[in-house]
Amino acid sequence: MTPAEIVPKDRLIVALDLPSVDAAEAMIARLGDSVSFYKIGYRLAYAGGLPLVAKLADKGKKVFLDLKLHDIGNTVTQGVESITKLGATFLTVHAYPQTMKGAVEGRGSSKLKILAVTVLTSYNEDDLHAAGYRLGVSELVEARAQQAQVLGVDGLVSSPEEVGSLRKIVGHQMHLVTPGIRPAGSATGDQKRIMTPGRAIVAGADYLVVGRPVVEAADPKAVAEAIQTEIAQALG
Ligand SMILES: O=c1ccn([C@@H]2O[C@H](COP(=O)(O)O)[C@@H](O)[C@H]2O)c(=O)[nH]1
Repeated sequence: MTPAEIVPKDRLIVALDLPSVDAAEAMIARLGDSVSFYKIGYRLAYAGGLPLVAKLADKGKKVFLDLKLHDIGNTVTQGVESITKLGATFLTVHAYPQTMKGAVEGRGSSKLKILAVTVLTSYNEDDLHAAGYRLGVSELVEARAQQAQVLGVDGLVSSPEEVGSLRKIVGHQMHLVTPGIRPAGSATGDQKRIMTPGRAIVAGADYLVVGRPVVEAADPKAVAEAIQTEIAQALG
């Protein structure tokens, strides 16, 4: 399936950033048929959430395993080889050349897609400089995207602010996945490079990752469905 063929509903990835498997399962039940794609990150994975990958896949849902791996190449390759057996659709690694190369080797010909995290959406220029980088956000995102493409990585994680320039660099061969999504009026939290769902889709994002605005809402299903409506409208 090309990115253009993804239906609006499947473009929303809900981040299950919840404290326990019970809390995650309760949220999945509340969201019901409205959400088809979930993200499991540190909080849930380290609270025993990895078996949820297979459980969700059995229910016909897709899972984005957001483990943001980064280690020596051999360790990344071996870790990714193990992860291919879990049944996830996407796995994140940090966009360092050795790490991306190791991850692509580890996923081999499996169905797992590797996404490289370019620059975290909670970082702005000052944060990058404080971390010792001499490139600005857009330069570093673009440099990492070029390296990822050469190394055979399947997709990129960036803020929606960069997807326009990324699309020009990587075309439609790579999935562009954007956290830092905030429906109008919702709290920014620690995110610094943000956009509304509609603007992110118009900018060229394939998938939108949304956590707190959905899982901390009084009515998560209503918020998820409103985001999907905004996505559909933006796609025209
Ligand atoms: O650059 C990145 C990479 C990953 N994330 C993850 O996405 C969600 C966003 O959650 P919100 O509650 O909608 O802010 C979260 O799990 C992050 O770990 C990101 O935000 N930025």
